[in-house]
Amino acid sequence: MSGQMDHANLFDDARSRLEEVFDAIGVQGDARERLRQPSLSLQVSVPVRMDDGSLRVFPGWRVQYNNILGPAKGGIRFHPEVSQEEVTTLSFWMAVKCAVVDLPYGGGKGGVKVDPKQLSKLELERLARGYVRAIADIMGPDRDIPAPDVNTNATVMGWMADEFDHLARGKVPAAITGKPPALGGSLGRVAATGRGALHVLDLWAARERRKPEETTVAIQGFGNAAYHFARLAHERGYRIVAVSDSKGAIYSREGLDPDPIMEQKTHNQRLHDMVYCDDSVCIADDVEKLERDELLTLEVDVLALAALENQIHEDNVDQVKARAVLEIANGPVTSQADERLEKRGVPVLPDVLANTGGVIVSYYEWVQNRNGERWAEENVNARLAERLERQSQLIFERAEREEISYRKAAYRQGIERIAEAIQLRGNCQDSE
Ligand SMILES: NC(=O)C1=CN([C@@H]2O[C@H](COP(=O)(O)OP(=O)(O)OC[C@H]3O[C@@H](n4cnc5c(N)ncnc54)[C@H](O)[C@@H]3O)[C@@H](O)[C@H]2O)C=CC1
Ligand SMILES: O=C(O)CCC(=O)C(=O)O
Repeated sequence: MSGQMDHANLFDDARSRLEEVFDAIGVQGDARERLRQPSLSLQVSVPVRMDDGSLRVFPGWRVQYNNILGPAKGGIRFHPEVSQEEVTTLSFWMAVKCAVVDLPYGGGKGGVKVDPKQLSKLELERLARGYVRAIADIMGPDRDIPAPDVNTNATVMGWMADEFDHLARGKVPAAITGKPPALGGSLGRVAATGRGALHVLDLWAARERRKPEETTVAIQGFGNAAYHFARLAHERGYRIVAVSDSKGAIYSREGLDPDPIMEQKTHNQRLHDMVYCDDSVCIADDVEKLERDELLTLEVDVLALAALENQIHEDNVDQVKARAVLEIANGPVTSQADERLEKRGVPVLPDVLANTGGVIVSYYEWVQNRNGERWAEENVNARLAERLERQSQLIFERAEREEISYRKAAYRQGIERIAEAIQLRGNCQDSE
């Protein structure tokens, strides 16, 4: 296998990381078998009445990787390239990451194969509601709790939560997280993935005695996770020298201001078509346009990957000149590229730790909903910081002690927790 993988190889590639962990921490027998496969995989067809009266049917999936530590948890992706293989892989990563940061959840993920940019707002709402009707039998606060992912957001979660309430004939806010605060969403959830990634970067930088103001960062992607990371990192003093979207990238030696970029993005402006600096707006006064993937090869201190999986692969890994990689997206570096970076001594702060801010605050939303509470945003952010600090330090120390990469240390930490729970449930269980 070489170069950028299609989804056909994605799950095998993701799972290949498991075998090393099984051997290293001595996972045997039942636990090993159970962790190799998802526990439930549902394929659905979602019929949607379009505004012109025609009917379109969109394929979708919801996969539960395991429910060993708790109910399945993970986002829903709307994307034209979504496949069952991709959703399965993403659910596997959810299972690992929830265990890595000690959340009482298994892994879940959902997807609908659709280009949401081609739908009107009402068509999108009908699709969101139709998807919930299709998967409602396997959802619920103790079974499977969806949340936002690529091309879905709080508005979409609000429609989904409303649909689930209708089906349940009552209010079940803990069945979906990432909702708008007015519908029981947690304050701080929208920015949580970016905020969490910044905490992990900060904790690592402090260990390396690296100051934010001496650190340049290039960010692939400019969606929810990337923007909040960029905004908070800029506030903290990091120099954001480049960002990209699916059509192109921009670069500034001086550093970009993320807010005027986002303001123009919300008006559907592509990075290449924006106003960079005039009397009313200034992103930076030395902006250069780059080809989209040139960003991946810039000489920067940190390359933050916040778009999709498989972005750094066998064919481009040798052109990566960054001194460290921060995985905000799920699975942006293939396992072969990862090995090459490890050999070259380029540290990778792995997805299963670096992007857990989102699911951690989703967990806080679920706890608030179950207890009928509303926490102040500072409280949510403080708890997020505290959990990430504790779990990150365990991983950094383990990596140092066992002389392994941060990814291997994180996987060992997560899989150990799941394997212990499997063992403690006894030998005669035939279901989860
Ligand atoms: N939203 C969340 O809470 C969480 C998201 N993630 C992961 O973070 C990643 C991004 O998710 P979101 O920000 O939510 O999605 P989003 O839909 O808000 O943004 C995705 C961004 O990626 C850009 N993009 C797509 N292909 C690209 C390419 N080849 N080069 C450069 N940019 C490209 C798009 O233009 C868009 O700006 C995904 O891997 C997602 O699974 C992980 C944890 C939680
Ligand atoms: O907030 C959540 O439950 C899950 C977010 C997600 O999909 C992810 O971490 O990849």
